[in-house]
Amino acid sequence: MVDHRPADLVVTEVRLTPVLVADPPLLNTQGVHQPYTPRLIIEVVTAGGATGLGETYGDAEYLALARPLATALVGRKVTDLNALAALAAHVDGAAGTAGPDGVDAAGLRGVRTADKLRRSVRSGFEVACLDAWGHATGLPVHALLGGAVRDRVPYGAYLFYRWERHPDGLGEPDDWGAALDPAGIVAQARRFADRYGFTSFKLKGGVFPPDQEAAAIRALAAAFPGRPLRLDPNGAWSVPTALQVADALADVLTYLEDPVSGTGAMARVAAGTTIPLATNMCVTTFEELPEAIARDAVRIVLSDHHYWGGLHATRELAALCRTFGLGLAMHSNTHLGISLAAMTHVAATVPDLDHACDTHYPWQTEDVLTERLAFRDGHLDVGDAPGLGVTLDRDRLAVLHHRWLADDGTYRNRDDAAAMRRVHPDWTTPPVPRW
Ligand SMILES: O=C([O-])C(=O)C[C@H](O)[C@@H](O)C(=O)[O-]
Ligand SMILES: [Mg+2]
Repeated sequence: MVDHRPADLVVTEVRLTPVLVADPPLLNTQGVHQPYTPRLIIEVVTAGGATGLGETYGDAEYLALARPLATALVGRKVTDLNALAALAAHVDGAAGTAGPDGVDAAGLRGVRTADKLRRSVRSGFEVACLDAWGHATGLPVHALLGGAVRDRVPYGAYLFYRWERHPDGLGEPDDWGAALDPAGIVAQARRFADRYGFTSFKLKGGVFPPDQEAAAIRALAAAFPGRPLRLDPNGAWSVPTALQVADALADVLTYLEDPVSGTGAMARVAAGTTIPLATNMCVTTFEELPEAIARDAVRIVLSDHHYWGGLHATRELAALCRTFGLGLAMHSNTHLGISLAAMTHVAATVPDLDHACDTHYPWQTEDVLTERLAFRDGHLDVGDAPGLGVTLDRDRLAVLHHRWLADDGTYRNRDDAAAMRRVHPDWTTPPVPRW
C-alpha cells in the first residue's frame, strides 16, 4: 500500500466541468435523443496530490446542486463518505434549487424528488472521492467497497430504434445507419454481438405500436436462439396491452421492463403473467421499495448508482433486494467512461448480479478518457489499477466543455420531446398509456 498520512486525504479543490456529449438519434417513447446530452465531470483533488474523477447528469438542476456541494466538500476527507449525504442535504437547503417533486420529463428517469436529485449529484462526488482515495492508497475502488466477487462484469446490447442522422445535419454522424423495423434491429444486434461479444439484448420500445415491437423481439429470437432478450417500453402501455404482449412473447423474453407506468399497474401486469417484470422507473428510490415489494410488482430492480446515491447506496439496495428475493441488474442512461467504470466496480462487488448490465456506452463515440473502456466477450474486466482505473484526457474534456460553453442553452437540459419537435413540430410527450 502507498504510504500516506491521513491529512493527505483532505480535499483541497473540487473542479466541476459541464460537458455536452454527442448522442445519436435514438428513439424512445418521449421522442428522440438530442444531438448533444449534458453530463457533469467532477474532479476531487486531495492535499496529498491525488485526483479522483466522478460523473453525473449535467442538466441545470444537477449543476445547481453540485456547485455548493463542491464548495462544502473542501476541507473534508475523501474517506468521509457517510457524511456526504448530510453535506448534500445541507447545501440543497442553502441553495433551494432541487425543484418540485413530480415525474421527470426528460430522459425517463422515473419519479423526480428533491432527494433523488441530491442523490444523483452526490453519487458523482462519492465516486470522485473513492477514485481519489484509491489513487492515494494504490487500491482499486472495488477493494474500497469490500472487494470484488467477480473479475469481469457482463453487459448487454442496448438496441434502439434510431434514425440514421439527426435532422439538419446536427450532431456527430456515426455509421450505425437507421433501424426502424425488425430487420434493422436484428442487423444492429448482430453488429453489437460481433463487435463487443454481447449475448443479451435489450430493445428500447414504446416507439412503435406494440405488435411491431413484438415482431422485432421475435426476429431477434430467431436470429439469436436461446439468448436473453428484454423489451422496455418505458411504461408506455396499458395493463391489457402489456398482458397481451407478455402472452405473445412469454416463450422468448427473459424479462419485461416497465411495460406500464406506476407500481399499481405493474402489480396488475405481474399478477397476470409468468414473465418477470423489471424496473428502472417505478422503483428508483428507497421510498418506492416497500410498496413494490408488498404488491409483488417487480421481480428485478435495475439499479442506477446515480439515482440511488452512489456505490455504497447501490450495495445497500443490493442487500435489500437479496433480503426480499428480488433480482438485481443495472440500468444505464447516456454516460461516459467514468460512470461506466464506477458501475463496473460496484457491480463487481455485488454477489447476486442476476443479469447482464445495461450500458449506452457503445453509442457514445466521444469520451473524456485517454483510453476507452473495451468490452471483451460482452464483459468489462474489473482490474486492480488504483481507483477507477481510468485517466482523464484534458484535451477531450476541454473540447466537450467548450461545446457546452458555446451552446445557447438548447442542449444544456436533456429534452427528448423538444428534440423530436425539430422533425415533428406538433410533437408533445405522449400521454401514458400510449397504447
Ligand atoms: O432503461 C431505461 O428505461 C432507460 O435507459 C431510460 C433512458 O432514458 C433511455 O430510454 C433513453 O436514453 O432513451
Ligand atoms: Mg428501462
